Amino acid sequence: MSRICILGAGAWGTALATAFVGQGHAVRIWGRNAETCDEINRQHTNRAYLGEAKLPEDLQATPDMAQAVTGAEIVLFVAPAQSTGAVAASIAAHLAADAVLIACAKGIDNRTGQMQSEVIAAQLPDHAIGVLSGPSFAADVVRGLPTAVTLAMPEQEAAQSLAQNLSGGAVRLYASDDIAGVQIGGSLKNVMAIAVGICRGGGMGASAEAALITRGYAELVRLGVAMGARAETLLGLSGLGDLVLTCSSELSRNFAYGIAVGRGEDVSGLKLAEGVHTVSIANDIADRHGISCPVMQTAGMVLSGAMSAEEARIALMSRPVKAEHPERRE
Ligand SMILES: NC(=O)c1ccc[n+]([C@@H]2O[C@H](COP(=O)([O-])OP(=O)(O)OC[C@H]3O[C@@H](n4cnc5c(N)ncnc54)[C@H](O)[C@@H]3O)[C@@H](O)[C@H]2O)c1
Ligand SMILES: O=P(O)(O)OC[C@H](O)CO
Repeated sequence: MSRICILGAGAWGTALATAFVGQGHAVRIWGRNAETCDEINRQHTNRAYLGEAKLPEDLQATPDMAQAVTGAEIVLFVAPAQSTGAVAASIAAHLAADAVLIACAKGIDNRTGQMQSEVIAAQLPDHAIGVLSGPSFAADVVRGLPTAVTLAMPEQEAAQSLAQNLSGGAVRLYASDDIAGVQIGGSLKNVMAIAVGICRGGGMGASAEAALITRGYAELVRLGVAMGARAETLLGLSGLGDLVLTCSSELSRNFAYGIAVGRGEDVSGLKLAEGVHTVSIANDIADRHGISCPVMQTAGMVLSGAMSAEEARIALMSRPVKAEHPERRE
């Protein structure tokens, strides 16, 4: 049994907390909204994020950061990716010296270009840091449906031991030592899901969606490898696995966001879609590495309003014809 603190009382933080309580861990959630914490403690629900799903009675939530973090052996960062740095800075005074920190948000910091583990390390440099990512909808996990994700730490043995500790019930963790690869896959698949959603919303057909997923995956691998990922990791749960899930289910907020954009609907009231916040920094990083990423670039232009979905379709379809795997011909 471990003492676990979850930072973020939204859909994913609450679902992970529910799974870990079910495994016998002592879990405390920190949420910035006192009313949400009160609802989790008293009514055992988090309706704004998880509807009527029933949460464990011994799951505790608090808006008091010191209370949530003090004494925790494992701390998971589950607030939106762009807020991870601020959350990390705010826990420093309360954190046990040997606490292990796990990044669970999927996104690249759009100010610095850092991955989530780097954002955390910049604030809390003396801690072991890992990453948890893979195909997993909070709505599935909170209902106890089978889910497999990847847990990466810089040392394989440490990853293995933590994956063992946090696996159980319907959640199965696979261990990896490719901490960069796991988070790059998780960040870029959100952008691809928006692109495929735009295609769905624009009524471009199932063949076009399959083509975009495949060519989007080729980009994800090209850019991911240039950024330090291992290609095999990008073929795993946190890469291809999560790309498939997020590009195919309307439960995905990124996919749903893309669909709304493709239909020309108002997106201002939609839920968190991390790809919206990662797309422009991901395109900047691709430019810096000299990596061609037409799907991601076109998605960025549609999201910024520089191009319509229809113009994006024309732009992608009129690119020069080329080899499908140019790198294999050399
Ligand atoms: N929902 C899922 O199925 C799922 C699955 C895997 C990974 N994730 C990832 O987990 C991260 C969180 O997603 P989520 O689904 O829980 O989002 P959410 O929108 O459901 O919840 C986000 C939570 O963070 C809080 N929050 C927002 N801004 C904050 C800030 N500046 N400081 C502190 N707290 C803040 C919100 O109040 C809310 O409690 C995302 O990066 C997402 O990609 C989500
Ligand atoms: O709802 P999304 O698009 O943020 O996707 C949730 C998870 O990342 C799926 O693995």
